[in-house]
Amino acid sequence: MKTVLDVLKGKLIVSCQALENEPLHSSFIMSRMALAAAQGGAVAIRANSVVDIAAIKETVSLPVIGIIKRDYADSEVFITATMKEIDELMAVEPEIIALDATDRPRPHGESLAALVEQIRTRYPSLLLMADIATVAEAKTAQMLGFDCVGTTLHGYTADTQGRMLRENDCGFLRDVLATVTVPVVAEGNVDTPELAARCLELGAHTVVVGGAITRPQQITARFVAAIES
Ligand SMILES: CC(=O)N[C@H](C=O)[C@@H](O)[C@H](O)[C@H](O)COP(=O)(O)O
Repeated sequence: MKTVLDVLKGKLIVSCQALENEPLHSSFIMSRMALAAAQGGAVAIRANSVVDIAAIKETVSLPVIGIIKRDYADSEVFITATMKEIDELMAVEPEIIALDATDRPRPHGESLAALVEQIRTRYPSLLLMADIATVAEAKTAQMLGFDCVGTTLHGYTADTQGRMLRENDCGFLRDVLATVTVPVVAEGNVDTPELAARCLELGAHTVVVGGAITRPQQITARFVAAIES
């Protein structure tokens, strides 16, 4: 039988997310974005929050990588930071849950290893994706038993601030691919079809594209920048 990870191999995942401060913030709109993605050939959706995932699952029959973004006062970790978010997400049964697997201090001083152990005990068959920013974090995630690692947070931590996946012909992605044996998800600033294809050609298992498809404010700004440069 094909597993969810098999279904994703060599294919496109579309991230449908709009936070409270974004113009398209609406579960209904995210569900229609997911429908558009499905019609365009995406094989899975990445989505934030229980309400968005519920609306998306009512609208399309694609697997979902679920996350909850929530800020904590004592930590910079905000993507599915604690067991609370995992428990909340399980109400809508995402096929995969992604969580921050960077080496930054987590809320309440919890360790990533302890969190993963708790998740595995409570939800033994859940697939876990590690959102990482560095090669060392990818290695640790594999050691902790994550089912796949994503380059999601490369460029978004103090250590990697401003780095882009496309740099050096995807040098960071190539380093991660050379280091781990679990499937690698190329995610974060994949902003052209050519770059998405390149990530897969280099050996990424699958590729997640968000803003370049589902954040029209970003798309508009790129046109404006090109016109005005
Ligand atoms: C850093 C962070 O918060 N990334 C989030 C993770 O879920 C999303 O806001 C991104 O849209 C997603 O990773 C896809 O990336 P891009 O939108 O660049 O294609």
